[in-house]
Amino acid sequence: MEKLVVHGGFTLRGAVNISGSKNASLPILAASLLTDEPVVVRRVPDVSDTNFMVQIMGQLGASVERSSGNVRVEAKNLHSEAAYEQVRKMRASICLLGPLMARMQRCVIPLPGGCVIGDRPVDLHIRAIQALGATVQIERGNLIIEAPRGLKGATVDLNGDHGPTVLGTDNLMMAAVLAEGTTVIESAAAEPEVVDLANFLIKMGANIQGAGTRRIVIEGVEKLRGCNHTVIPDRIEAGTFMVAAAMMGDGVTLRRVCEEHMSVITGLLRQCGHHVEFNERGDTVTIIAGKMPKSGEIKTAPYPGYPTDMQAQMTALFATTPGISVVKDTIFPQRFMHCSELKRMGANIKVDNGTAVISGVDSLSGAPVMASDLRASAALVLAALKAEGTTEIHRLYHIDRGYEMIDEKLLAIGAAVERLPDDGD
Ligand SMILES: CC(=O)N[C@H]1[C@@H](OP(=O)(O)OP(=O)(O)OC[C@H]2O[C@@H](n3ccc(=O)[nH]c3=O)[C@H](O)[C@@H]2O)O[C@H](CO)[C@@H](O)[C@@H]1O
Ligand SMILES: C=C(OP(=O)(O)O)C(=O)O
Repeated sequence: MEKLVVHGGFTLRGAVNISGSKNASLPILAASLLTDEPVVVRRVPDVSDTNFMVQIMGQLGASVERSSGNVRVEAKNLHSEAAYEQVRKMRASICLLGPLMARMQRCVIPLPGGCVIGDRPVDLHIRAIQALGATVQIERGNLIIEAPRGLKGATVDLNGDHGPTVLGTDNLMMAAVLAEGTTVIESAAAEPEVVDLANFLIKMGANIQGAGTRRIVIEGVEKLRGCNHTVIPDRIEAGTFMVAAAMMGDGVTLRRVCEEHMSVITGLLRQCGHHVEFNERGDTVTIIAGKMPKSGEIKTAPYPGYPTDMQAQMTALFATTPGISVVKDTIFPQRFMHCSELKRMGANIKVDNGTAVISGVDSLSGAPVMASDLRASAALVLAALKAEGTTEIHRLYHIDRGYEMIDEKLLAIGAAVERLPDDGD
């Protein structure tokens, strides 16, 4: 086990390269199982989630080679049963369901377990594959899904109680590309990661229209081919560094970003008094912390709304922004584990019914804190950069799920951070 020791109060300055998107890479890697021809996926971030995905794909029979950011997959012979030991480490392994069903007409996938960010059911994934003609049984914690006569296109509405589902849309799209006939996904998720997956599938020969809108139409094809693809920049990693810069930065430049994907985060930071400037191509951004930061209000929503994956980081920023800020998470109303740890550092936050009300304090103080999930740990790192004194963040493995070399990137822009063995945890 490791911990991150952060000595707070250092001004951040300099440049960071943003990695490829974790949440685009995971379904794209899964989708590379849809063909027996070689596929090369570039700029896959070296984080534990993508490493787990590579391991699971190997265990399913694919040959997977990883060298720096490139992953080469050749899935000539596959088997259809994923092992619990591998899958339990990563909830996103549910996105193997679509490709395995399309390729093998059968799959056995352990049901993903609970998650600290809230209840995460898979009823919409099940409803979608059933609509394409598969039967679904649950036995000994496994989803056993079969379609011996193949999958057939259908119209499926994926609207759930909390809006559209991202991986549910991905799964249905991946199942439908090789199904017989036309599939229409109503209330589809429109996140940039869904569009990136669709673009990848189109390169493989799939016939998909409407990705990025609420209605996706897929015409099934006989076979898909190999291709090369570079995943989009990680908008959540970029957003996290933008917030770090807004809290402590005097000119932090982020390279390899996509301006279009960042607009709601950029808009909010500007409203809160921070300076955010993109270059003409929209792939580099410079952030300078405002001298008179203002409080703000956010309500998470499906894309193009404010992302739930950037909620904890903005809560950390509001913790030391003068005035009262309000953060409501409509997608994961229980995703506020970071607040109790931020309070241990001196933040004034009240959480009730999916909403955090934050009264900005003058300063935070370093403390030993516990990471509870990926973005909660990012929030703790941000608060620690601002805090007086030293913060020790335990259970660093949460942050390593989704941030490539976060300690090295922070060091490069002037933060004082050390990754150390954690004997106490
Ligand atoms: C690997 C990946 O890309 N993860 C992202 C993906 O997760 P993921 O795709 O798992 O999240 P969903 O979009 O499915 O979840 C959205 C909402 O729908 C609910 N729901 C989902 C599926 C279902 O069958 N039934 C149901 O009720 C969820 O509990 C949640 O309240 O989108 C989330 C919402 O933007 C992000 O926080 C995650 O970072
Ligand atoms: C919650 C996240 O990931 P996952 O859906 O894989 O848990 C995330 O990326 O913030």
